[in-house]
Amino acid sequence: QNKPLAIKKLVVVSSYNQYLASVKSNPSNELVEIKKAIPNIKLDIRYATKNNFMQQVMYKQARAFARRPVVESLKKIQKELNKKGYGLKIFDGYRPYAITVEFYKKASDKNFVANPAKGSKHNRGCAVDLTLINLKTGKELVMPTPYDSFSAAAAAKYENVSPEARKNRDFLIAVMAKYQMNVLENEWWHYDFSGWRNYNLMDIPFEKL
Ligand SMILES: C[C@@H](N)C(=O)N[C@H](C)C(=O)O
Ligand SMILES: [Zn+2]
Repeated sequence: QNKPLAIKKLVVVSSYNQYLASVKSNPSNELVEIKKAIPNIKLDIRYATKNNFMQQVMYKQARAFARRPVVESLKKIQKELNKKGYGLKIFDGYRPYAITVEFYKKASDKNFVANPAKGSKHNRGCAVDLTLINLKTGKELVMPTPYDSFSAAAAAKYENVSPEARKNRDFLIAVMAKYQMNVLENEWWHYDFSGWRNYNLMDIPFEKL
Protein backbone atom coordinates (compact mmCIF):
# COMPACT_ATOMS: atom_id res chain seq x y z
CA GLN A 1 0.00 0.00 0.00
CA ASN A 2 1.26 3.48 -0.92
CA LYS A 3 2.15 5.76 1.97
CA PRO A 4 0.51 9.22 1.83
CA LEU A 5 2.90 11.96 0.68
CA ALA A 6 4.10 14.24 3.47
CA ILE A 7 3.41 17.75 2.19
CA LYS A 8 5.58 20.31 3.91
CA LYS A 9 3.99 23.72 4.40
CA LEU A 10 6.20 26.58 3.32
CA VAL A 11 7.00 28.87 6.26
CA VAL A 12 7.61 32.51 5.33
CA VAL A 13 8.30 34.99 8.15
CA SER A 14 6.55 38.26 7.38
CA SER A 15 6.17 39.65 10.89
CA TYR A 16 8.92 42.05 11.97
CA ASN A 17 8.35 41.16 15.62
CA GLN A 18 8.79 37.48 14.83
CA TYR A 19 12.04 38.32 13.05
CA LEU A 20 13.24 40.35 16.10
CA ALA A 21 12.40 37.45 18.41
CA SER A 22 14.38 35.07 16.18
CA VAL A 23 17.42 37.39 16.39
CA LYS A 24 17.08 37.57 20.17
CA SER A 25 17.09 33.80 20.48
CA ASN A 26 19.91 33.39 17.92
CA PRO A 27 22.05 36.39 16.84
CA SER A 28 23.04 34.53 13.62
CA ASN A 29 19.54 35.30 12.35
CA GLU A 30 20.27 39.01 12.09
CA LEU A 31 20.06 40.47 8.59
CA VAL A 32 23.18 42.62 8.62
CA GLU A 33 23.55 45.52 6.20
CA ILE A 34 26.55 44.49 4.09
CA LYS A 35 27.86 48.02 3.45
CA LYS A 36 27.84 48.82 7.19
CA ALA A 37 29.87 45.71 8.00
CA ILE A 38 32.23 46.05 5.01
CA PRO A 39 32.47 49.79 4.24
CA ASN A 40 34.74 49.46 1.18
CA ILE A 41 32.46 47.00 -0.61
CA LYS A 42 30.85 48.31 -3.80
CA LEU A 43 27.08 48.08 -4.35
CA ASP A 44 25.15 48.11 -7.62
CA ILE A 45 21.64 47.15 -6.50
CA ARG A 46 20.08 46.64 -9.91
CA TYR A 47 16.66 45.70 -8.55
CA ALA A 48 16.40 49.19 -7.04
CA THR A 49 16.67 50.57 -10.61
CA LYS A 50 15.04 49.75 -13.95
CA ASN A 51 18.32 48.26 -15.16
CA ASN A 52 17.39 44.64 -14.48
CA PHE A 53 15.66 41.73 -16.24
CA MET A 54 12.27 42.88 -14.91
CA GLN A 55 12.85 46.34 -16.41
CA GLN A 56 11.15 47.85 -13.39
CA VAL A 57 12.09 49.12 -9.93
CA MET A 58 11.59 46.20 -7.53
CA TYR A 59 13.20 47.61 -4.35
CA LYS A 60 12.34 50.96 -2.76
CA GLN A 61 15.87 51.20 -1.30
CA ALA A 62 19.27 50.39 -2.82
CA ARG A 63 20.51 48.32 0.13
CA ALA A 64 21.90 44.81 0.60
CA PHE A 65 21.57 42.55 3.63
CA ALA A 66 22.56 39.00 4.54
CA ARG A 67 22.49 36.84 7.68
CA ARG A 68 25.34 37.52 10.11
CA PRO A 69 27.49 34.43 9.24
CA VAL A 70 27.11 35.17 5.52
CA VAL A 71 28.41 38.71 6.06
CA GLU A 72 31.29 37.29 8.12
CA SER A 73 32.22 35.13 5.11
CA LEU A 74 31.98 38.13 2.77
CA LYS A 75 34.24 40.11 5.10
CA LYS A 76 36.95 37.43 4.89
CA ILE A 77 36.55 37.18 1.12
CA GLN A 78 36.86 40.95 0.71
CA LYS A 79 39.99 40.98 2.88
CA GLU A 80 41.63 38.25 0.81
CA LEU A 81 40.66 39.92 -2.47
CA ASN A 82 41.85 43.38 -1.37
CA LYS A 83 45.33 42.00 -0.71
CA LYS A 84 45.43 40.97 -4.39
CA GLY A 85 44.08 44.30 -5.71
CA TYR A 86 40.49 43.13 -6.22
CA GLY A 87 37.17 43.65 -4.46
CA LEU A 88 33.54 42.56 -4.52
CA LYS A 89 30.63 44.36 -6.15
CA ILE A 90 27.25 43.28 -4.77
CA PHE A 91 24.22 43.17 -7.05
CA ASP A 92 21.81 41.61 -4.54
CA GLY A 93 21.62 39.95 -1.13
CA TYR A 94 18.54 39.20 1.01
CA ARG A 95 15.47 39.42 -1.22
CA PRO A 96 11.95 39.58 0.29
CA TYR A 97 9.81 36.57 -0.71
CA ALA A 98 7.20 38.75 -2.45
CA ILE A 99 9.88 39.84 -4.94
CA THR A 100 10.67 36.21 -5.80
CA VAL A 101 6.95 35.72 -6.52
CA GLU A 102 7.05 38.70 -8.93
CA PHE A 103 10.24 37.43 -10.59
CA TYR A 104 8.73 34.01 -11.19
CA LYS A 105 5.58 35.46 -12.76
CA LYS A 106 7.50 37.56 -15.27
CA ALA A 107 10.79 35.74 -15.96
CA SER A 108 11.12 34.62 -19.57
CA ASP A 109 13.15 31.57 -18.51
CA LYS A 110 12.14 30.00 -15.18
CA ASN A 111 15.51 28.19 -14.96
CA PHE A 112 17.11 31.41 -13.78
CA VAL A 113 14.68 32.35 -10.99
CA ALA A 114 13.68 30.42 -7.88
CA ASN A 115 10.25 28.80 -7.77
CA PRO A 116 8.17 30.42 -4.99
CA ALA A 117 6.85 26.96 -4.13
CA LYS A 118 10.27 26.39 -2.56
CA GLY A 119 11.50 29.96 -2.19
CA SER A 120 14.96 31.32 -2.94
CA LYS A 121 18.12 31.18 -0.82
CA HIS A 122 18.01 34.99 -1.25
CA ASN A 123 14.72 34.96 0.73
CA ARG A 124 16.62 33.24 3.55
CA GLY A 125 19.31 35.94 3.57
CA CYS A 126 21.74 33.24 2.50
CA ALA A 127 22.50 34.08 -1.15
CA VAL A 128 24.38 36.93 -2.80
CA ASP A 129 24.72 37.97 -6.42
CA LEU A 130 28.08 39.60 -7.08
CA THR A 131 31.13 40.08 -9.26
CA LEU A 132 34.77 41.12 -8.99
CA ILE A 133 36.17 44.61 -9.45
CA ASN A 134 39.65 46.03 -9.85
CA LEU A 135 40.24 47.98 -6.60
CA LYS A 136 42.21 50.79 -8.28
CA THR A 137 39.86 51.49 -11.19
CA GLY A 138 36.60 50.29 -9.59
CA LYS A 139 35.83 48.57 -12.90
CA GLU A 140 34.29 45.11 -13.15
CA LEU A 141 36.57 42.30 -14.27
CA VAL A 142 35.65 40.60 -17.54
CA MET A 143 33.22 37.73 -16.93
CA PRO A 144 31.56 35.29 -19.36
CA THR A 145 28.25 37.24 -19.41
CA PRO A 146 26.69 40.34 -17.87
CA TYR A 147 24.79 39.94 -14.55
CA ASP A 148 21.41 38.19 -14.89
CA SER A 149 22.08 37.21 -18.47
CA PHE A 150 19.73 34.25 -18.73
CA SER A 151 21.95 32.35 -21.17
CA ALA A 152 23.85 29.08 -21.41
CA ALA A 153 27.15 30.99 -21.12
CA ALA A 154 26.17 32.05 -17.58
CA ALA A 155 26.71 28.49 -16.33
CA ALA A 156 29.51 28.18 -13.79
CA LYS A 157 31.32 25.53 -15.85
CA TYR A 158 30.50 26.82 -19.33
CA GLU A 159 33.51 25.95 -21.49
CA ASN A 160 33.27 28.19 -24.55
CA VAL A 161 34.43 31.49 -22.99
CA SER A 162 37.52 33.67 -23.47
CA PRO A 163 40.59 32.69 -21.41
CA GLU A 164 40.36 35.99 -19.47
CA ALA A 165 36.68 35.56 -18.55
CA ARG A 166 37.30 31.96 -17.60
CA LYS A 167 40.26 32.88 -15.39
CA ASN A 168 38.28 35.61 -13.59
CA ARG A 169 35.14 33.49 -13.18
CA ASP A 170 37.06 30.48 -11.87
CA PHE A 171 39.06 32.69 -9.48
CA LEU A 172 35.83 34.21 -8.09
CA ILE A 173 34.18 30.79 -7.70
CA ALA A 174 37.25 29.41 -5.89
CA VAL A 175 37.65 32.30 -3.42
CA MET A 176 33.92 32.23 -2.62
CA ALA A 177 33.95 28.45 -2.07
CA LYS A 178 36.86 28.81 0.38
CA TYR A 179 34.47 30.67 2.70
CA GLN A 180 31.37 28.44 2.35
CA MET A 181 29.77 30.39 -0.49
CA ASN A 182 28.94 27.96 -3.28
CA VAL A 183 28.24 28.97 -6.86
CA LEU A 184 24.88 28.12 -8.43
CA GLU A 185 25.33 25.72 -11.36
CA ASN A 186 23.75 27.95 -14.01
CA GLU A 187 24.63 31.45 -12.69
CA TRP A 188 28.30 32.38 -12.20
CA TRP A 189 27.28 35.47 -10.11
CA HIS A 190 25.06 33.66 -7.55
CA TYR A 191 26.49 32.16 -4.33
CA ASP A 192 24.65 30.19 -1.63
CA PHE A 193 25.87 29.98 1.94
CA SER A 194 26.35 26.34 2.94
CA GLY A 195 24.31 26.76 6.14
CA TRP A 196 21.20 28.06 4.33
CA ARG A 197 18.95 25.26 5.63
CA ASN A 198 19.10 26.77 9.13
CA TYR A 199 17.37 30.00 8.10
CA ASN A 200 13.72 30.74 7.40
CA LEU A 201 12.32 32.33 4.28
CA MET A 202 11.52 35.99 4.98
CA ASP A 203 9.19 38.58 3.55
CA ILE A 204 10.22 41.76 5.34
CA PRO A 205 10.94 44.85 3.18
CA PHE A 206 14.27 46.68 3.43
CA GLU A 207 12.57 49.77 4.86
CA LYS A 208 11.84 47.87 8.08
CA LEU A 209 15.39 46.62 8.57
C1 LIG B 1 17.17 36.28 -10.53
C2 LIG B 1 18.57 35.82 -10.23
N1 LIG B 1 19.40 36.94 -9.93
C3 LIG B 1 18.58 34.83 -9.08
O1 LIG B 1 18.90 35.20 -7.97
N2 LIG B 1 18.22 33.57 -9.35
C4 LIG B 1 18.16 32.56 -8.34
C5 LIG B 1 17.93 31.21 -8.94
C6 LIG B 1 17.07 32.86 -7.33
O2 LIG B 1 16.04 33.43 -7.70
O3 LIG B 1 17.24 32.42 -6.19
ZN1 LIG C 1 21.02 35.12 -6.97
